[in-house]
Amino acid sequence: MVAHTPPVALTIAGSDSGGGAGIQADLRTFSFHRVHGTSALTCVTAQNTQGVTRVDALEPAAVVAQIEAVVNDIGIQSLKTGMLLNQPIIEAVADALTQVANTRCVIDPVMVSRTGAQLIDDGAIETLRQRLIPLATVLTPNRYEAEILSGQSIHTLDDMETAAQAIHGLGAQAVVVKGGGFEGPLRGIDLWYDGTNVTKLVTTCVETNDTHGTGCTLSAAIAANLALGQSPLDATRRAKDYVTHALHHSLRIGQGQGPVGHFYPILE
Ligand SMILES: Nc1ncnc2c1ncn2[C@@H]1O[C@H](COP(=O)(O)OP(=O)(O)OP(=O)(O)O)[C@@H](O)[C@H]1O
Ligand SMILES: Cc1ncc(COP(=O)(O)O)c(N)n1
Repeated sequence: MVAHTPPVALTIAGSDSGGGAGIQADLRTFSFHRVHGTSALTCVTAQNTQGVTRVDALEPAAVVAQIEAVVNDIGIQSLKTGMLLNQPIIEAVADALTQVANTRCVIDPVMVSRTGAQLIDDGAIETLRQRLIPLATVLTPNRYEAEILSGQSIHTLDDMETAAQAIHGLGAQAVVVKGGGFEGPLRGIDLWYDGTNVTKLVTTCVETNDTHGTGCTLSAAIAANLALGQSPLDATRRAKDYVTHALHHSLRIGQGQGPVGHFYPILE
C-alpha cells in the first residue's frame, strides 16, 4: 500500500438537497481535482432544480466547531466560502478565519440563487462586506452581487472593470466579476482585477439552461487549484476552463435548471 497525502481544501457553505450547488458541488469539484475535500455546513436548504422551499440555519458555534475540527487535525491549504446566510454565521466564520494563518481564501459572496431565492438575510451583506471580503485572496461576485458591492449597475465590459476596481477597494486581494448573469456576448466572460492587472477571462458561451451551480463550482475549483499550488490568476483561469467543460456536459435532470456535469470525463 502506498501512503497518499493529498492537498486539502475546506468548503464553508450550505447544503443543496438537489445536489447541484452548495457543499455537494464543492466536494465533487474538489474530488475532480484530486484534492481532499472537507466541509463546514452553514445551513440546510430544501432545494431542487426549480427553487428553494426551506432554509434551516446551523448555530454559529456549530459552524465554528466544524472549521476547528478540520483545521486543528487535518490542516488545510485553501478554503472557500459559499452560502453563509446570516450575520451571526458570517461574524463567526470571519473570527474563525482570522485564526487560520497562511490559508488562501476564496470568498464567493452568495446572495441570490439562479432561481431567484434569497440566500442571505437583509443586513448581513454589510457584515460580509466589512468582515469577510478583506480576507479574500480571490473574491467571486456574479453580476448582481457585483452591482450591490460596487453600488453601480453593470451592463458593459467597462462597467465590469470599474465595478471590479471599486470592489477591490473593499480589501480583497483579487476580484473576479463573473459574467454568467448577462445576456448576449458578455455571458460567460469574467473580469479579473488584482490591483495592478485587469484581465479578461473569455470562453465561448455555452448555450444551455442547465447552469445550476456554476458559481459554486468556479469558486471551489479556484480553491482546489490554489491548494495545488497555482497562483491566484492561474487557479482562476483553470477553474473557468473546468466550469466551461462542466457546462458542456450539464445534466438534464429535474423540471427547472439542471446542474453542471462535474465528472464530465466519465460521462463521455
Ligand atoms: N452559459 C455560459 N457559458 C459559459 N460560461 C458560463 C455560462 N454561464 C456561466 N458561465 C461561467 O460560470 C462561472 C460562474 O458565473 P455565474 O455568473 O454563473 O456565477 P453565479 O451567478 O454565482 O452562479 P450560480 O448559478 O452558482 O449562482 C463564470 O466563470 C461564468 O463566466
Ligand atoms: C446551498 C446553495 N449554495 C449556493 C447556491 C447558489 O447557486 P445557484 O445560483 O446556482 O442556485 C445555492 N442555490 N444553494
